[in-house]
Amino acid sequence: MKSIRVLLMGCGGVGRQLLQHVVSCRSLHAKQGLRLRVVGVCDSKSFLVASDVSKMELDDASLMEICRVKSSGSSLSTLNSSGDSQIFTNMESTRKVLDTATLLGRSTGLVFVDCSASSETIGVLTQVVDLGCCIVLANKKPLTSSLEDYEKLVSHPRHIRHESTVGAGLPVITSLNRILASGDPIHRTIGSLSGTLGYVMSEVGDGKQFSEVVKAAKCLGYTEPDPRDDLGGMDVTRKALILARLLGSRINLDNIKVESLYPDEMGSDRMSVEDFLANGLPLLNKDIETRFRVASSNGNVLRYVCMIEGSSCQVGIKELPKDSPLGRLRGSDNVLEIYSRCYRDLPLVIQGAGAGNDTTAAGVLADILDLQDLFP
Ligand SMILES: NC(=O)C1=CN([C@@H]2O[C@H](COP(=O)(O)OP(=O)(O)OC[C@H]3O[C@@H](n4cnc5c(N)ncnc54)[C@H](OP(=O)(O)O)[C@@H]3O)[C@@H](O)[C@H]2O)C=CC1
Ligand SMILES: N[C@@H](CC=O)C(=O)O
Repeated sequence: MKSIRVLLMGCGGVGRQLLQHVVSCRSLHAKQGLRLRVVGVCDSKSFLVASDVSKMELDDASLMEICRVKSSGSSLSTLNSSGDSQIFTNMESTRKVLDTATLLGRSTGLVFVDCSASSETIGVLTQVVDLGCCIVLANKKPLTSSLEDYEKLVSHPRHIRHESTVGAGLPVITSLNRILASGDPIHRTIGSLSGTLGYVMSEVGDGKQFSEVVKAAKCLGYTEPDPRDDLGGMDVTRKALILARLLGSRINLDNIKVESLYPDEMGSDRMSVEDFLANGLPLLNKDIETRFRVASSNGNVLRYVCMIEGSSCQVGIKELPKDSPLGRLRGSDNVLEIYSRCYRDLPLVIQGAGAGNDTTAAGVLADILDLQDLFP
């Protein structure tokens, strides 16, 4: 039986769903001669780790207990160390994470899975790639910080997978990599890559109230932990940057102009998430609904579009015909059209659910399994 050891950073909506998929796929993986061994799990302040990571793993009962504790809103640190596992907090937890990478990276192998929404994981990830570890990311921040960090993270292409950073479980990154690897130059990609904004735009277009639709998107697990990351366009901009860098552009976030659906006065430096949801959002209803009415009176809809062509990368709201491919999008669906030499006039089109914990975690799990040939 091949063992793939996993260390999970982040056990929010996506991370917990991943743990549940790992447990529920046990017999499927066993038939494939595989076992995923989760040796440790981190949240923002703590690290729960198997006592002897080279021989032990967190058992399924512990993984389910982690999910229960985290979905109740508590910290991992409320779990007690036992004979089988230990809990570390704050600085000690980072040290223990790196010790685990050092011990397993070049022996049994270890996959670091980043399901956080934090930039704080970048320091650890850039170190563990040099310790022989693989990385799988749902978190977009590590790939959208400095070019130096980006180059470091992708320096061992066979050791990194990040399908869920763009389009959740959709095969966007895989498709682009396959086209590029075959020497087929990609000239242009255009799409709608925010599940949240897609959902908001189609629901508001159907007459629902903007503020209520945003809250529903949060409950459905489509938004970032702070929905302003979606509404301000920053989440789509990160996806655009990941695609642009993959296609060879050496640009940064500040090279991409972003259009926001909320004003600076409602920024995260001025209002908490709770305050924004309760008091900021409703103030935006009137303006946004007027914008939608104007588009509708022209027979059009509004969509948040991402376009990459050569070295130019743009994101923003566009008024589009209702019956265009982007105009027909419903709910949290994403769509990406890829134009290359082989797909010159009729693009390769990838479409489907582009957000949600289940599909995202499934994408992360598929990425982990895709690394199996690197494990003894
Ligand atoms: N939901 C979706 O549809 C999709 C999400 N993604 C990405 O998946 C990621 C996770 O999203 P989601 O699960 O909704 O986010 P949540 O906010 O639900 O969970 C984030 C988790 O990360 C933990 N965390 C925060 N900082 C750190 C850190 N420094 N080290 C380790 N863990 C940390 C948090 O800990 P604590 O509980 O202590 O706060 C929490 O457990 C995001 O990057 C998102 O962009 C990607 C594609 C689709
Ligand atoms: N918040 C994101 C989740 C996936 O990346 C979105 O709405 O698309």
